[in-house]
Amino acid sequence: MSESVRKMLRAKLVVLGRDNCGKTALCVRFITRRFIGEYEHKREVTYRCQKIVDKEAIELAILDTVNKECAGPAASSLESSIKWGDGFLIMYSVTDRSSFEAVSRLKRLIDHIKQTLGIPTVIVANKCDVENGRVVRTDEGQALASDLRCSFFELSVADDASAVEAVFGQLVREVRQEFLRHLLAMDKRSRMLQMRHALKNKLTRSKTMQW
Ligand SMILES: Nc1nc2c(ncn2[C@@H]2O[C@H](COP(=O)(O)OP(=O)(O)OP(=O)(O)O)[C@@H](O)[C@H]2O)c(=O)[nH]1
Repeated sequence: MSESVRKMLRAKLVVLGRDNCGKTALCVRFITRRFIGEYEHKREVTYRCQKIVDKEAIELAILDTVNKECAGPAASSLESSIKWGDGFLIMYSVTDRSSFEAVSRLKRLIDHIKQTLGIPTVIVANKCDVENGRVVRTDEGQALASDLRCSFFELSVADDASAVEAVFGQLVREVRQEFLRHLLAMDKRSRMLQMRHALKNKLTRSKTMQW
């Protein structure tokens, strides 16, 4: 199997966001379909699983990060997590405005580190079941996602397993599209190089014949 086909069958996803917004709950919900209220871990974990998205199997490595600010000693670890990922899920909680404010910082950092726009990124607003505690409106989330050109989902990991499936499904789809775009661009580039080479050969030959 060629390396490019192998790459199509895998995706490395990174879950980012401020602490307590529900990153681990989201990953565990997606992998096990269960909602587990409390988690002990305060360190990064990479989950591996196989899923079917749009009738095609995909091997996923999902990095559940712990909150790292964009500056300070943890920044280099955040940078290497971002370099590693093919697709990103930036999460905030509708009950915590500072987690919402962190979203654009994280997206800017992804764009900066990846040195390109259009990196597959999905923004997820969590905890919409906590109606009395809401401090971020749905339309604020939608507007931010549209500014940042990202897909947007508002959900409750606690209440809705199928919404969590939809989030990961969308991200996998975007990663696949991006990979195909990259392959096409490489193909076009290699065809152009071949043409340039052929043209150069032809010119050299015709010059030799003139002599
Ligand atoms: N009401 C409600 N609580 C949630 C939801 N999702 C997660 N929680 C709770 O929010 C808290 C934090 O969830 P975690 O999944 O540990 O959040 P995290 O972002 O991984 O947190 P860090 O490990 O600190 O980065 C836990 O008490 C969860 O039970 C949700 O959809 N609704």
